[in-house]
Amino acid sequence: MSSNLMDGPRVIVALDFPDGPTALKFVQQLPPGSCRLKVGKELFTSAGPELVRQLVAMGHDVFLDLKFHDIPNTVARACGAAAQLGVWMMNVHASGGRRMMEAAAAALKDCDGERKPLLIGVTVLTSMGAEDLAEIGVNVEPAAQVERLAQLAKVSGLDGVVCSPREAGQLRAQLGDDFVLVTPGVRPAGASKDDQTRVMTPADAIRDGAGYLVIGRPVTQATDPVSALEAINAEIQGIVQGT
Ligand SMILES: O=C(O)c1cc(=O)[nH]c(=O)n1[C@@H]1O[C@H](COP(=O)(O)O)[C@@H](O)[C@H]1O
Repeated sequence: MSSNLMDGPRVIVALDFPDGPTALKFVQQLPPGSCRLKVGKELFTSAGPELVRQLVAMGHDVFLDLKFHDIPNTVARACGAAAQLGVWMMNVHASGGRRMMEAAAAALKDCDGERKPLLIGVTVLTSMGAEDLAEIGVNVEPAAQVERLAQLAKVSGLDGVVCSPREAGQLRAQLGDDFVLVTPGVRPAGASKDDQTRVMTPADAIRDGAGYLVIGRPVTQATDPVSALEAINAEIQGIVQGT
């Protein structure tokens, strides 16, 4: 992985909270530089772009996880609006297709170098297994569908993909070191899987080539979130230094 893409914390904490004040109260207890932050559908719908601007102004790297999936023009304009918020990373569903992803990438190409957000394609959601795919007419194993969508994302000009850590090794080998792999579905040993299906531990995910780990409930719902985050950072530290 090239160093410009991979400097800084590898853990992205998913701020899956019901409202802005609750999210900000949580964020204020985090040690500076210990993680990046993800604002997803629940929090964005309730707190809106102002909270994103606030987090960015506080100096946080924000992953705006709205998983855009629409006609190319609509997605391109949504990505342009997200870039205006100063976010560090944003995502679209790779299953929206090549033309949609190319339009999204084109919408970001005019952002100046330092501030150009990373554009990431969601492959197969980590909550989905083979049976879920079959029900929507995709009759292949999740890993095969992930591979197909990741390759399409790469040729469409995206910076990387969201995938399960279980697919990270295979994608790292196929797509090279400069393609960002963002992996949710990460669970410290012994933690509940919740609604995730394809999971792995933080250390194994990094070892297999994950660039960033998206972690929500194992940190946000922990009795002591700061200790939970520190334990994850300690678990991956030695492996990150070796990569
Ligand atoms: O795009 C994502 O971040 C995402 C993609 C995916 O395939 N699976 C997935 O869980 N996520 C997000 O990652 C976070 C995982 O949260 P926890 O399961 O609580 O760790 C949630 O905010 C999800 O929206």
